[in-house]
Amino acid sequence: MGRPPPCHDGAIGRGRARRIAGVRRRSVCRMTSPIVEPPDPTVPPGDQPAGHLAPEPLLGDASTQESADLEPAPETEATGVEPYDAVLLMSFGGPESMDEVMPFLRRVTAGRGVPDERLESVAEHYYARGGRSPINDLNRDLQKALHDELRRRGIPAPVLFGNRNSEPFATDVLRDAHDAGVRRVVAVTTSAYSSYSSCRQYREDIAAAIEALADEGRVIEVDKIRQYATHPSFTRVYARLVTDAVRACGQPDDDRLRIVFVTHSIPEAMDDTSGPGDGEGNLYEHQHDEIAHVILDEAGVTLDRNLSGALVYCSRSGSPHTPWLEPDVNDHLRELARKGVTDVVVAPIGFISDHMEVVHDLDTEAAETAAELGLRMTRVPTLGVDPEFVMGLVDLLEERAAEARGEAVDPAAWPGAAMPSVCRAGCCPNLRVAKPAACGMD
Ligand SMILES: CC1=C(CCC(=O)O)c2cc3nc(cc4[nH]c(cc5[nH]c(cc1n2)c(C)c5CCC(=O)O)c(CCC(=O)O)c4C)C(CCC(=O)O)=C3C
Ligand SMILES: [Fe+2]
Repeated sequence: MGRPPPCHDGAIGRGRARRIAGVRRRSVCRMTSPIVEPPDPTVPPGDQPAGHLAPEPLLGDASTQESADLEPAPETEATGVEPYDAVLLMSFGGPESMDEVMPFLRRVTAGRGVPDERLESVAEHYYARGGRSPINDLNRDLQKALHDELRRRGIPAPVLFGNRNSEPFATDVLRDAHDAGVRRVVAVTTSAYSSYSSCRQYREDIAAAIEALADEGRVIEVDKIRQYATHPSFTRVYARLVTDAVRACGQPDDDRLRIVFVTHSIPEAMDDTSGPGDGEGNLYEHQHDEIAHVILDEAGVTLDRNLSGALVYCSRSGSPHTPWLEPDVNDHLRELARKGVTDVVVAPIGFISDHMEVVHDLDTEAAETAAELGLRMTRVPTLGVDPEFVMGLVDLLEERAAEARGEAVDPAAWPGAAMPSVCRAGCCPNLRVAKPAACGMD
């Protein structure tokens, strides 16, 4: 189907990386805030939020609110996230107990033809961890980090946390927020790339939440920040983490070491149609490929080494007859061992936290494969609550708010171009059924 070969054998580095590196290096990196700003020591670390709402009440009894909520915004050019009253951190969701595992899996795969055997084997991964995915706890950490960074900038907006596939459901969180007076919300999802699964599906679920609440007489507006995989706070910070991991991995010769960039596989048909809908497609794979290249190049320059790597995939599901993006990380490790590679640095660029795809598919399965093959494997951390990453997300929230106020913005991107914050009509389509989607032109 005319798929461009973004990377014939999946390999990057050597001749190809060097050639591409010259082009990439010309791209500009513009930061909207300094990335090494130290935290403000006068701001207390604050308490862990108890539920899905930020620690202080939304717009309730003023006497119980933080002083930041009572003071007018400081008179600087920064108007924070106005016109939004709240930030919504929106994620995939995951079970937190044994009983929640199967209902969660059924919800995720509803109408999607994922075979029962696949569901049972995925359920086993969760059961092996007491039925609890790490994802919600990690997102509560991110919720708190976003809250703290907003307060550090004097922005009083509460940070809500809501999921697509498990409690706390985004719809319920938005309902509570509406009851507390919230009318306009800016969403940041935990999924950075462009594709149906990583962008439009979130927009469909936002639209469904808005509609369900409208049916109850609760009118709420939700906008979303742009997909941020090419924001410098994502790519530059990850380049630093990869560089540190290569430093830590014990100095094997360059030709015995590979950087293995991993992301979630998706069906080829979904990748073919990912992108702004101009007929080009393959944006999901292209974004990962570009990012893997710049990270490899940046780490190579910093360390003065000739690094090589490849973009590979994990967590394939669906029918075995449907083609999904390949190669699988485990097959790739086998091939590397055959080629005499001794050390791999596994970089999960597709994910922002150590949820199940990372702790099971990489830290368990891929690590076992590597051990069987005698490969030494170092896993690069995910971005998590890295302060530079969190500051970048808050920059993006401020950028989206400025756009909503009709101000001109200069969106930072490295490499390549920034994605639009209002998705184009027809981008990353739902290939099964047409559904309304929020935060876009269609
Ligand atoms: C692109 C992408 C991301 C990254 C963007 C994002 O973060 O959203 C992602 C994230 C995640 N995927 C997750 C879990 C699952 N994904 C599944 C199934 C699928 N994922 C797909 C794609 C993606 N998935 C696709 C095309 C399917 C096939 C069925 C369908 O078209 O929907 C299934 C069903 C069983 C299976 O077959 O594996 C499960 C349980 C969890 C939670 C982990 C935890 O609990 O810690 C997270 C963060
Ligand atoms: Fe998934």
